Amino acid sequence: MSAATTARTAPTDGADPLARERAHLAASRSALRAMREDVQSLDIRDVTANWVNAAVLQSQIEDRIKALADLSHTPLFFGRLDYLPTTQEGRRFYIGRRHVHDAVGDPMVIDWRAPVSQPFYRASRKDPQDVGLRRRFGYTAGDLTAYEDEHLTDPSETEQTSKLLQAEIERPRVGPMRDIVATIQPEQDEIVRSGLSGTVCVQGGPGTGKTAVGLHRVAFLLYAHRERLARTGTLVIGPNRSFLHYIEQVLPALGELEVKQSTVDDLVAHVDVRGEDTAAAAVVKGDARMARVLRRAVRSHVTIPTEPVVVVRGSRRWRVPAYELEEIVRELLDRDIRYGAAREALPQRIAHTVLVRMEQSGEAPDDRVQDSVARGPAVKAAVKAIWPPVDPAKLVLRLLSDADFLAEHAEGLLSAEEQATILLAKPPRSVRAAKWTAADAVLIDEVTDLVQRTQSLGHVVLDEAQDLSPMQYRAVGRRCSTGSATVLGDLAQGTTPWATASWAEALAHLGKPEAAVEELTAGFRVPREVIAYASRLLPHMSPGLAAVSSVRETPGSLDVRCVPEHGLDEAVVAACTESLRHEGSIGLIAADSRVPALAAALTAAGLPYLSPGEETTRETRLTLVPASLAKGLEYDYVVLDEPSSVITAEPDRRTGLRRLYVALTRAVSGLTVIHAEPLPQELSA
Ligand SMILES: Nc1ncnc2c1ncn2[C@@H]1O[C@H](COP(=O)(O)OP(=O)(O)OP(=O)(O)O)[C@@H](O)[C@H]1O
Repeated sequence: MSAATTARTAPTDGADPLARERAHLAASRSALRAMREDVQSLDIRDVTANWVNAAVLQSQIEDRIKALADLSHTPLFFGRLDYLPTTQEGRRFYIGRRHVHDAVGDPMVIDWRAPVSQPFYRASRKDPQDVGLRRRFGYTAGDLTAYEDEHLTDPSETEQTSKLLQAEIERPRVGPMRDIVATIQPEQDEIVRSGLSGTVCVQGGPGTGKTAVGLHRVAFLLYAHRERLARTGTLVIGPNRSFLHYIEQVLPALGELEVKQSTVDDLVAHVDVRGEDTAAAAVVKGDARMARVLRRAVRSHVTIPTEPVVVVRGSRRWRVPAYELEEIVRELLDRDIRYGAAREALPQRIAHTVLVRMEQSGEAPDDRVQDSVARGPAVKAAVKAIWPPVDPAKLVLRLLSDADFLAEHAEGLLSAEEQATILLAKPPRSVRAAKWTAADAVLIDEVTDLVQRTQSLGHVVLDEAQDLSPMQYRAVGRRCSTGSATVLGDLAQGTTPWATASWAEALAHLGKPEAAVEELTAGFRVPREVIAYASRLLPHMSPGLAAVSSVRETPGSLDVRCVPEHGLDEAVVAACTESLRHEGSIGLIAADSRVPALAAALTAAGLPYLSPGEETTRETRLTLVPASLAKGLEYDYVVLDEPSSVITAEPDRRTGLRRLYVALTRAVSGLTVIHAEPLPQELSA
């Protein structure tokens, strides 16, 4: 075959390569079935000594059986590599979602994460990586129906865009987000396979595959470092529950069932959040300077002792003078260990001093004596006075309620005006009565960590990271302090008042200043015409950021309609009805305040609709999306209601434009913009 990509369809006879590939698929399927039956028939009665081991083993076996399920809608393999005879002895590998071997243990399908699969994603004409042939398979309803070949070392072949890749991207989206394992692109693969020890930060415009890359990276890391990560844990952090719901099937589809998912709010949920901050207060509370205020406030609980400690044992009294106690306290403060750890160490340190005195006077006390002195009433009372326990929520409430206490610890850090901004006008009577805000919960989390070290996970993926405040970055950072992170985001999509201005700053707050920043620029979601339209906003809200270059040419994907004001709802409903004539999911995006009116209009027109996070089905494919929840989501067709109200719903124009940019970049196949008010001037060419 001399053409670079040759799509074949319809098997003819047994000699047809397609028929041979189908035979390999059938054989792999039976091999997988045999692997599953082997596990199912394991008898563990003789190998386990007790019922606890038996239960653990049984649950591992059940997990393994689940992992070996043959899902008819997910092809067992999607690619093939034929190595040149120079390496791997010219061997042929089928690349799929999991490893399948035959009865004698020879591989029939290789896991996409194995090193030998890597050239499937990375080999190119420039760097064939010893690959003679790369074959991609196309499936229709679970049946292997096509393939596409690239002979990477054949100079007569020319580079062409893969039709199968194109078809995969265009495939209508119904249901949750799906994996991209068959079509990961080289620059994405580099991020997916980067090592566990380093933190990677990915800047990429809308639809460049950041979320997909982050999720595939977790799957890759779990494959490459399974034991270590099973011990330390992995976590994916997303902006809200509906987003997490949208992505939650990707990792299980890749065979990974153990990854936790959470929002930042869930991570720091020490208290019930019932209140809301003004933007100004949230900005101050989210500022990194607050960490220093809190640290000072926590440490202010330590009182330098002025009285000696006198320990009575039998007929003798042992005295530790105040200056010696002060030395111990200062040393603990200087060592900069957690407040709680120092508080635990202090009684032993005082008792040790008593012990030394006993020895000096000829006694021979052992460790038990030190313990009992440490636990005795004199030392206990001294510790309580010198290093009292700190309740994180109480401390934060005091800072927010007591102007003098705040002023004392914010001196030189927060201006008087900033202090006034975060002080509560009507302080609650108790911690329980407090109406905590999301930003307060992060402050409490910071104090909790100052008192007791937060446990670190092995790896954390942080999606839509641009929206986090410095204090939130710190909260995430302490959850991967001894592990690593994948930080994903787009500075142009930052819509919080505290959204980060630069990745260097964000990474410093996260505690990973050394992390590499990678950029993804090829867009897989939004058609060229639509992304060009949305990118008109970029110079007005995020100057300096490059526009995404879409890999997808879909003529006629943008339709902008001006309608009279009284006909707006009707026109929006009509556009939804038109979009529903196409296959796939439809998102109607509108300013949050417009949602009730549009909900009523859809109901009146007899169009059922979902809320974000509810799964689209073949029957109900329309979702009514408040603009504030649109981030990270995508729909085949989007109807955007009144752009100017999306802008004016935000506190300032830049945030408004960014919110609009997010809304304009959710569509895979078509975007219809309906407006009665004039379009924002930034959108005119
Ligand atoms: N290599 C690929 N092959 C096929 N589809 C891809 C590829 N990369 C990304 N996609 C698809 O493009 C769409 C956008 O991907 P994703 O949501 O990960 O982008 P994103 O950068 O996180 O976007 P946003 O900034 O809007 O959140 C998804 O449908 C994803 O499956």
